Amino acid sequence: MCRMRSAFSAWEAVLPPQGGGLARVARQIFGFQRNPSIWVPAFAEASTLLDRFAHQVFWFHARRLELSSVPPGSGAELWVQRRGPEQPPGERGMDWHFDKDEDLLDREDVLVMPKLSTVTYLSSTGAPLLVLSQPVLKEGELQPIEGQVTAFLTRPVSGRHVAFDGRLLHGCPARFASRGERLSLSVNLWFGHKPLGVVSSESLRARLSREGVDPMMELSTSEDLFTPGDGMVVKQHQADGGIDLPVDFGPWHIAGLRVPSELRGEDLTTPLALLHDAGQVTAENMQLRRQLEKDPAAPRTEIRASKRMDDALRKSGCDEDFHFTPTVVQTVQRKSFQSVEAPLELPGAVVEKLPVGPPPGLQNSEDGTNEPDEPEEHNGDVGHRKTHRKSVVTVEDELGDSASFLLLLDMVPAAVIILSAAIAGLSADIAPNHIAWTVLEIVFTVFFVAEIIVKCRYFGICEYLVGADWYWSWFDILCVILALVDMTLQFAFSDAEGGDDGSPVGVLKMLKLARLGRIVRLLRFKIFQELKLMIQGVFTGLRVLFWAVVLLLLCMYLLGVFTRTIFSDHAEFETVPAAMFTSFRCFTEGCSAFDGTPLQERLRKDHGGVFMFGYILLFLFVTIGIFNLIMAVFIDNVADGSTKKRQRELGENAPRTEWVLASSLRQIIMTNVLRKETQHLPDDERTQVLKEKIEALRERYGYKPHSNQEYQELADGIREDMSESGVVVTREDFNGWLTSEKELISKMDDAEIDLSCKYDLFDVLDADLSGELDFDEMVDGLIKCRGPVSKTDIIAIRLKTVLLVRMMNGICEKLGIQPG
Ligand SMILES: O=C(O)CCC(=O)C(=O)O
Ligand SMILES: [Fe+2]
Repeated sequence: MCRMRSAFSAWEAVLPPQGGGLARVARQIFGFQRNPSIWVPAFAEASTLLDRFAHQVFWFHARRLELSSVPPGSGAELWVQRRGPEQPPGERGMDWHFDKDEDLLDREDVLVMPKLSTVTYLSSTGAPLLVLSQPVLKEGELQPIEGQVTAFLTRPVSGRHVAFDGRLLHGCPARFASRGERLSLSVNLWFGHKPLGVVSSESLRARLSREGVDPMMELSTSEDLFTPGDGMVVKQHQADGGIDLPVDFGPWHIAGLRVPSELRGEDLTTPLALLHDAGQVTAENMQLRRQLEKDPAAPRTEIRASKRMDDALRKSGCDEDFHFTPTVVQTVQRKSFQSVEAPLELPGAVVEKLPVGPPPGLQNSEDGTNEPDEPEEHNGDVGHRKTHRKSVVTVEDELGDSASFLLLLDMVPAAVIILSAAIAGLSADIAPNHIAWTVLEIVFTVFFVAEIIVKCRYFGICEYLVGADWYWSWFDILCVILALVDMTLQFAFSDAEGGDDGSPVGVLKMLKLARLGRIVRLLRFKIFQELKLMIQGVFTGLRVLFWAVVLLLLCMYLLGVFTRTIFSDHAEFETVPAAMFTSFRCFTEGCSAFDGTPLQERLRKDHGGVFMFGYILLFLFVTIGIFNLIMAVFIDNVADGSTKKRQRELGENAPRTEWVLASSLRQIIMTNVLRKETQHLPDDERTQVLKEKIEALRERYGYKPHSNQEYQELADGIREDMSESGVVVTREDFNGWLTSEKELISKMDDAEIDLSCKYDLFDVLDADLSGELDFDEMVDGLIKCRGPVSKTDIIAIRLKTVLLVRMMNGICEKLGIQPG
């Protein structure tokens, strides 16, 4: 009889040294395409690394669950999850979800859940996994909670493998994520069911090679990839104190779950069973161990030889002896989650329905009545949310929170810096020694110290000190240290007298001025982006400025040596340095002798017309020649540098812009299609239905990519979808959008698409002169319209023209016409 040993079990060090190359393959696949689900049939020869791994996981658990037979059509579904430090902290986790056949639920409203979910970690950092033993999703409904609830918790540890009942709610809360890469392989066990939308590892491999990625998936050795030892005892933990962890899943909110506060630290290495009945889990694990010890053909040896296992199982007559029932195969209505009547109750925990109802006035599709209290639409969507593919809602919420916090972290310090600079100015003029200024300075310093602490906590100390913006962080710290030294000295030498000569008060004055240096910090904040660009421009010109100064110095040196030799009887040319400086003065601010009389005049009197002529020539050469040359080269360099930078940025942002434009256009096109589809409905209903559908569209496509590669993949996906649907846009529609679709216009503006002659844009984009734009034509054309005209644009036209002329000549020749 099939029996679930425990709702949750764990094994350590299941992988060969260096993970047998699995991590490399996992990264490669995840980087190429997010989460393809790979299907590995139970009764098939493993042909790739991933197949072997999934196969071995499958048969290990099949035995562990004491299945006497495995129905045909069973297998393992494998996918990769990766979260990286490049993602914002709010996105380094996973939403609460149930594993299921996502595509089947999406397409047919049929909910099928795996028998067993397993995760194998390929890294030791990132968010922990939390698995709640209840509520269980069964037969399409959340089962009311009975008895005790256990929350199993484990940090990712490389080589750790966990397995749990496939019907359990689980998630990886981003707020507890430790920093670094989180890489895991999920293998779900399906019996008598193959999920939709899965691909074979061979076809994935072929696709990867077609795209020019070298898929490192070959099976190079016969080495085992999955070698679980004894199951480990899941440690019991009574989380009475700890951190409160609210669990939000669709309209459900589970309160009262507490996780140990050590979770914030890095030392949580053993999976924990939180809250209650961990005793039972422990006992079951013990029993499992004992059985493994007694059984000479323990899974450790036999599972490794999975081929032999297959044969043995086949011989045991899987058809006659088949008394295994697939886990849950039920047809569910989209809204059936709502049928849990009583609020779920956790012992020591409160489960409450979130006050989310359908929008007021939303019609219940079954009986047509208004039931604003029932969270039906929301409920229905819960099962439809792609969980392990692209989680939308909760991630977005978290993202929203983290985005507004980041904005605050930008705005507030910027405002305080401006205020502190203003106070520095006021305090210099108005009652400079007033105590209020000192108090204000202390407040500012405390604020800046707090800012550093908050940033360290939010981004992590390492990220803050050595991450991408490390130089700004160190500058913040330097400013704070200077302020602290300033304050300490101020108190220590409050009654000292002194001047600007390096005495304590002189130092104090310097430190006071250093406060103004904080203003530089403003450049760090996004709102001062333009100012930063200007200053960056000046810095790009510094290199040429340096060489200009070298040129000037060289000229002055030559002149210095020359004048020192010729005019040696004048005090102003006594030494070479003195002669150099006098020469410099003569070409810049003024050319007076030490007694204040004009030096040129004196020299003219002494040396006559030769000097006068030479001076005029030299003056013109230095002022008009060298000085203007320096100016021109500097300006040219700055302008050139910023144009190049802009072009480079346009190139770097191309995948993002492509995605932004493609999603905007798709949204407009689909909204138009919906509008046409709902034309026949009465006005009231139409508005409501439209609103709902547009909202659903937004949610469906609400996923925001994070890397250029992802932008590109998603943009390609949109292009593919839209091209398949064969939508074309007429001139009238397109020009209409350029007037009414504010969002599209602003996105085009952001993409630096010139809209000064916007009604000519259609003709520009309509490359095949068909009078209609297909989706690819629009996106391709718009991408090319970004930014200023570049040399490549002009060369492209030139080459095309040469080709056209050549073709025309060829035609003329064939027709016997004389070209021209
Ligand atoms: O990586 C993990 O810890 C869990 C992954 C998971 O639950 C999923 O991808 O569905
Ligand atoms: Fe999952």
